[in-house]
Amino acid sequence: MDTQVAILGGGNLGTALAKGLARTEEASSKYDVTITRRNADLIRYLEDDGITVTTDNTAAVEEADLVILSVQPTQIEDLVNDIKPVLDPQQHILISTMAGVTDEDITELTGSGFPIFRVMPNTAAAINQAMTCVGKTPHKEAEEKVIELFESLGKTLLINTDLMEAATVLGACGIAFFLRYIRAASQGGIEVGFHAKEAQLIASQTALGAAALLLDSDNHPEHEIDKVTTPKGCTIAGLNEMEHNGLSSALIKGIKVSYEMIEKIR
Ligand SMILES: NC(=O)C1=CN([C@@H]2O[C@H](COP(=O)(O)OP(=O)(O)OC[C@H]3O[C@@H](n4cnc5c(N)ncnc54)[C@H](OP(=O)(O)O)[C@@H]3O)[C@@H](O)[C@H]2O)C=CC1
Ligand SMILES: O=C(O)[C@@H]1CCC=N1
Repeated sequence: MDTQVAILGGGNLGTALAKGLARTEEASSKYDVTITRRNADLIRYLEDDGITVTTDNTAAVEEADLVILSVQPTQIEDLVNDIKPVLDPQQHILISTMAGVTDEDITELTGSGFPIFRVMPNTAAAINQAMTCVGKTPHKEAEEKVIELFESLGKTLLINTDLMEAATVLGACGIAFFLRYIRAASQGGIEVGFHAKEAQLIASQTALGAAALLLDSDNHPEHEIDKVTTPKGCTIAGLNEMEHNGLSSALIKGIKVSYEMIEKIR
């Protein structure tokens, strides 16, 4: 029988997870996905992909093996109060995507005895290109199931839970950070002669290529950069101008501020 997955909180991330699970044949034949939100009509379109859409959290949880909690951190208390009567530690593996919400925070609401996993995926799950960090727990059998699910949505890395906030910033917020780079590069491309669409295509595919060079080889970025910077050429001139204006520093500082913000989310 298929593994029953309930995604509670069908917002930006919840729908990305559902879409990714429906998208690959392997995952869609293994997982039976139900997704909930109060305004369920906004995500009815997911039914076309074979996903069950409902407002009924308790019905979704009653059927589920894996329960993914994907509401905003301030919404978790109401959600758990709703599903608590049907939560069963013998049946359910709880998986939280919530930034800044600890296992202890969740246990306080659910009561003890549940395998609870903190995971940090990103919105690229929608196209099975997510990076998902999974927090280690002592629940090894359940951990395999959690990793298997997120492997079907992209790459996974098992980490100590004290790195969850760092994973949030680097991996989950990281999607926005890289997209802003692509937008800026596109704008630069327009200034030097391309139409917006052409500039975006060139910037996006180039970003993908740069990332793939590293993922393929495990090389340090600077190793690949050295291959592009022809002596006295235009690449090194551009790179150094970007650095004079604080490119690396801006990224590092942004990541640190983002990290400090997580503590204040709840
Ligand atoms: N967006 C991202 O890239 C990432 C987000 N996260 C984390 O995932 C969580 C979700 O983020 P995101 O998707 O951006 O947030 P959204 O606000 O887009 O999604 C939350 C969804 O939860 C629904 N919801 C709220 N209360 C309930 C309830 N009681 N029952 C059912 N559904 C409910 C809301 O819909 P409605 O009002 O209709 O009920 C809303 O669609 C957050 O905790 C965030 O920290 C983690 C990694 C990446
Ligand atoms: O911005 C946020 O708080 C959430 C967590 C990671 C991505 N989005």
